[in-house]
Amino acid sequence: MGKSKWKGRNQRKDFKAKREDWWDPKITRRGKNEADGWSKHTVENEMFEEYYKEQGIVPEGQWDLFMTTLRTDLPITFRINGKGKFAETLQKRLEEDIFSKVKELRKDTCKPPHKLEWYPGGLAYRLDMSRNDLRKDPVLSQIHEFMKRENDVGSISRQEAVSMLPPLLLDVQPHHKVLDMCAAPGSKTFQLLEMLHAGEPTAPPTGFVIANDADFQRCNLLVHQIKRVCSPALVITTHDAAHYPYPKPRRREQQPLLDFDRVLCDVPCSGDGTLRKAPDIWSRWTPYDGNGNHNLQLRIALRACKVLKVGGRMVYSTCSLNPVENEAVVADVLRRVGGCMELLDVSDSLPGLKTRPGLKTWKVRDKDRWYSDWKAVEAFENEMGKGPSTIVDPTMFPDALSDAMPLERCLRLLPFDGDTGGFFVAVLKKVAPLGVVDYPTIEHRKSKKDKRNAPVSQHKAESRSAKPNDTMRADRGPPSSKDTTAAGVPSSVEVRDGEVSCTEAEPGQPSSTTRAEEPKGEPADGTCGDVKPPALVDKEEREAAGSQYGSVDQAADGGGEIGGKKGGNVVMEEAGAQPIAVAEKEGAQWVRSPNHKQGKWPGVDGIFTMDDHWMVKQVQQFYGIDAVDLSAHLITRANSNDAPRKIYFVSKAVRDLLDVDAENFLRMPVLGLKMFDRHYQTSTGIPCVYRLSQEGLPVILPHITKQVVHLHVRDMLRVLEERSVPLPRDLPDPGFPEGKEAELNFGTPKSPILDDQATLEQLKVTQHGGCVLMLRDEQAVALGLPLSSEAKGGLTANCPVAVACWRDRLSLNVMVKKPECLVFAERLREGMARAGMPEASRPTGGSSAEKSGCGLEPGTDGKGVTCMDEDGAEDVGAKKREHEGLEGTGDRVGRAEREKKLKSDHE
Ligand SMILES: C[S@@+](CC[C@H](N)C(=O)[O-])C[C@H]1O[C@@H](n2cnc3c(N)ncnc32)[C@H](O)[C@@H]1O
Repeated sequence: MGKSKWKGRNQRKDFKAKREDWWDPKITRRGKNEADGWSKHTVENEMFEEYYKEQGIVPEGQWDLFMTTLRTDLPITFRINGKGKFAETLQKRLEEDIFSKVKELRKDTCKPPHKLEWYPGGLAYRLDMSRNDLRKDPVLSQIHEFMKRENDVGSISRQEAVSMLPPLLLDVQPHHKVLDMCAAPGSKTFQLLEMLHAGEPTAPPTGFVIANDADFQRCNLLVHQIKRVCSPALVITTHDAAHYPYPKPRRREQQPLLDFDRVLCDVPCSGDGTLRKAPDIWSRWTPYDGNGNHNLQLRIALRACKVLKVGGRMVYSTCSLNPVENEAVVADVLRRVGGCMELLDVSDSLPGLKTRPGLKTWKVRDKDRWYSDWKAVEAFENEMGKGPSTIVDPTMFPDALSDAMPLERCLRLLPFDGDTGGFFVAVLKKVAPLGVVDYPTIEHRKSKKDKRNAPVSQHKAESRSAKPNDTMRADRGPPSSKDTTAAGVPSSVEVRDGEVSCTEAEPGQPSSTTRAEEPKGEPADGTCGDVKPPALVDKEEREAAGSQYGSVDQAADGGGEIGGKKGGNVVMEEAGAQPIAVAEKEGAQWVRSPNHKQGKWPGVDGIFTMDDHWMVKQVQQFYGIDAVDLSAHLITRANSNDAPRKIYFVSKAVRDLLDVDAENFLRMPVLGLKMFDRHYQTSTGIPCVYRLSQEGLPVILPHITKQVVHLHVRDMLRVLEERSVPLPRDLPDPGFPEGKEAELNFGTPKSPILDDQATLEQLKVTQHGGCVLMLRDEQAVALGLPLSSEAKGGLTANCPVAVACWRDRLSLNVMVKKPECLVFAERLREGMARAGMPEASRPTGGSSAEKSGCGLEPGTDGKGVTCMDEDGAEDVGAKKREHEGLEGTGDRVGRAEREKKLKSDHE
């Protein structure tokens, strides 16, 4: 509350100060909702201009161009995900069907879309038009529609051009263990995963990606973003990156248990490189924003060096123009690690990309003065008897050592060079293990220590120690990102006799340099936009967020320690009456992942592997999955006697990671893909209570040999629209429990929708339970859509059109959310239009409706025709639609027309 009060005051102050400029188009810019005219942002900030002129980030003579560019909208950029045939087809479609129209019809009013020449494979595009243009213009709106739809299914990613750079420069290979230290909202994680899955479709990646973010709430964004990739090789962790767990081997000479081939540090920063897309930053920007972020950035970067393998690569990036957040951090990392890290020259690795070299000199700004080096700070303190009024640390300055470093190898991206945002990126390689390294600039810190001993600083320190947080710090357990020494030394660095050792702070332990007798420095957390510093995410918030991940299982399935044992492989006998068929099985056993105890991380469920579980064998048999041993891949988050509601699939590499992390160092709210859902089902005796989850289909589809029904495209369209379609009454239902039929009330017979003979033949051998409906291969070819054999097992967009279903006695029920169904339907329609296939005509083969006298049973009690949503809950809307019969669905006119056409086709 307090925060918003101050925010409000500042805004009012800003408004008064700039009132006369408010409508001046030269210095104001419209915000997102242009229509209402209220959202104008000031695009002036004298301090900004003064600061960056002094820092010399822009070459002489280009200042005006720099400022003008910053005041214009950022062009729209996106990239086509993945590669191979599907990406090629999509690109062809985009260029031939959509872009060519824009070039032809709007050549006078807007620049034609073009490729980002530096992006590999020419798969990224830039559109020099605003979002409003895209939405309002009827021709351009086609691009908008295309982008929206394809972005949702994961075939394209809307991403700022400069933000595509760090993953590209990280050079991820399918066998790499990758850590994205500050990952939310996840645009770069998506790219990393895509690179991980870029190998052969038949060879799934042997590496994995860990996406970490300290902010639990923001992990939600991460989940949403990367859902589009469908990767069993992804793990989400939530740790302060500056203290990322680094489990040590038992003996010194052993290899580290967990180190990474690639680490991305896209650290929190002041974000002034994003002024073009976030103009609200203009009014709140101050020259010392960067100073507050520097320390955290440094600690995260040093931790990245620590967890990196020798020979591994690390990318440090920010969307800030400020050298204190950029070159100063890289320089201090290099100082501290001696020769263990090498700054790589990657300026030629993306031909066509215009970059500027990193700065060699810069200054540090306090509230009211500039300092060119640390000595100037000390001189000021001696003269005035008080220190700088904002955070100024010795690590922020260039010095003789940094002069000798090849800092020009860092890449700066200025907005006017490539019509992008501002960005900074540095690529480092670990060439030797970090140990005790020389730190010749120790003098700086000595001076800082002297300063702390000075009377004024003492006073400052005392006043700080009076704050409740600091008095608690000595006995506070887990370190927060605010743990730092007053000298600004990263807490992971220990200084002894002029030498610095980079030692890792274990999770849950205060860092080695956080000593109780030392006064603590100012908090140096950085935030990006509205990002809350992790230390501010309080316990309740964390717990609330935690409940979103995995705790659903817990709620549904009950909790408690399995067998009351801790550690080791705990085997539990199934006990008690079960509401579903599970209870009928004997000798059910749970094998629990050793040491993954529930409760180590509050708010995050434990992880339980399902080795040799009878349930795994059941699903394996039911779906004919022979080529993969599911027991080596399946996990659940539920610790209960009951069958878990959700079963997740993890790659072999992630499974190995779980074994490495036997001590539960990592806090993993999310991992793997949801593969099976327990179906809501009241009748006992059906062969398998688990249905396939849509999310897991792209991965498991190539391995399923049973329960797959191939549909004609028009039936597929109908199924996607209706989501629950009736089957002929006389169609055999192989898995339906004997003697249960008498309980069903078949109701008044109605025309079935699904009556294609070839489909019905397949359904005769499809058992009651989970199944997959797929587009027939020959039609996928005709429509230019991916085939099942071409599925990459990664990107949803590359997956054939397939939906997870539940086969009931008299109906097929789609278990996918309606919006997702509509996106699939739209893709089919587009393909049909391209292939010149009329939508309303029916497949040949004849309807069996007339032959068999099939029926629909409105008003059943859910046993014959159960209409359920994708969570297995009853879908009342769908049931109602069924009562209304064929005409009772959304698109009444379209439906009626189709039925008419269908009749005439049959005739
Ligand atoms: C610049 S954003 C990252 C953007 C992201 N890499 C992407 O491409 O979408 C910085 C992120 O760092 C997170 N963060 C802030 N402090 C952190 C810390 N100490 N450890 C880990 N993450 C942190 C913030 O929650 C924020 O999501």
